[in-house]
Amino acid sequence: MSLKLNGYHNAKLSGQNGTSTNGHANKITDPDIGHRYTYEVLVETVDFIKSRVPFEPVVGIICGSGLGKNQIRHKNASDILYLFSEIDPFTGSLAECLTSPIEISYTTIPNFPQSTVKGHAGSLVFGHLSGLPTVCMKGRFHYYEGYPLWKCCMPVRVMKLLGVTHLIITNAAGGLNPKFKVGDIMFVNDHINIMGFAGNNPLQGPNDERFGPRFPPMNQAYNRTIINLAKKVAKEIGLADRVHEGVYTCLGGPNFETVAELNMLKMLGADAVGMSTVHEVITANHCNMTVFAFSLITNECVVHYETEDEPSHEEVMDVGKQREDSLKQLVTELLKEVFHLGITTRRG
Ligand SMILES: O=P(O)(O)O[C@H]1O[C@H](CO)[C@@H](O)[C@H]1O
Ligand code: HPA
Repeated sequence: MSLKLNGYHNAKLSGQNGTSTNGHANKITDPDIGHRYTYEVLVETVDFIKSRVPFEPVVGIICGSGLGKNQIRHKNASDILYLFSEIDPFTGSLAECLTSPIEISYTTIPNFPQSTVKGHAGSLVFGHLSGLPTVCMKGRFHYYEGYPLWKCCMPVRVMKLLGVTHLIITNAAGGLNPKFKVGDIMFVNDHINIMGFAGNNPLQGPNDERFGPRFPPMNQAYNRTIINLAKKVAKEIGLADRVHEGVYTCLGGPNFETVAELNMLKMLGADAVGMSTVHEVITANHCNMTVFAFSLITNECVVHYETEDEPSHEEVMDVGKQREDSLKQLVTELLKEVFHLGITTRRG
């Protein structure tokens, strides 16, 4: 039986008491662990969604800042969303590419966290993209909103249980690589999990093997074949000189980084920095999803004390809006190629 406490769950996790899934005695001291989503709780969420969507998505998309539309208003807590053009600076989003869309507000989905960040609308949109059944997250969850990483990543597992095999993750990021200009796109080929260095990982806690193994590898976290296809597609649609490959890193936020922090990240080998994505990629790989991620470079990181420019979330969203059409085209064309080739998931 599970008790619901303000969206948190008191449900018992498999492997939580007694012996853990790696065979070691499992004494639980973290009070947070008892509130994690169990497999059964996620099935409840999935059943609700399935009762409203008449097809199974195979593609999942997480829209980054400014790429998932800005502000929504709900009418009488119904599933129907009303977009207010006077407060919404965006004319579209990746989700708008979906045909015959069905939009479900996070507020109506059992157990779902709620979006609190400007530029992250807060709904799941189901439809078809390049002919493929797709679910799009208009609004992701960030650590700085106060959500633990396992909660930020809950929708990834929901997508997995809905049938998603391929996850496209987008984000807005600051460019650390001096070759990157505002508006460029970086295909993520690796990440540095800085929060993980301090022991903060979405997979922390008892492992449920129904999602994936206790010790998942991460050296092939970003599908190489799709990165190569994305480069080909970028060339075909005239974006060749605006795309790069590189390493993404995520800090907890919400403040932007200091000059010293940015110089340290550069030395570590990061090409772009943001406040998301890494934990989503880890969760997706854990449950055997094929991942493709890209960053829209919305600002050049200030790495000299003499520079007076300051990053702002408004600038981040503005660049998202400006580059929206290119990103839509890139994703749409890429998906055609990916499924034409029939790329399989990581573990078959
Ligand atoms: O990573 P996404 O959600 O795209 O957003 C990025 O933009 C916001 C800062 O402007 C932060 O949330 C950062 O992570
Ligand atoms: N730093 C962190 N997150 C970001 C940035 C940045 O410069 N730009 C967009 N998201």
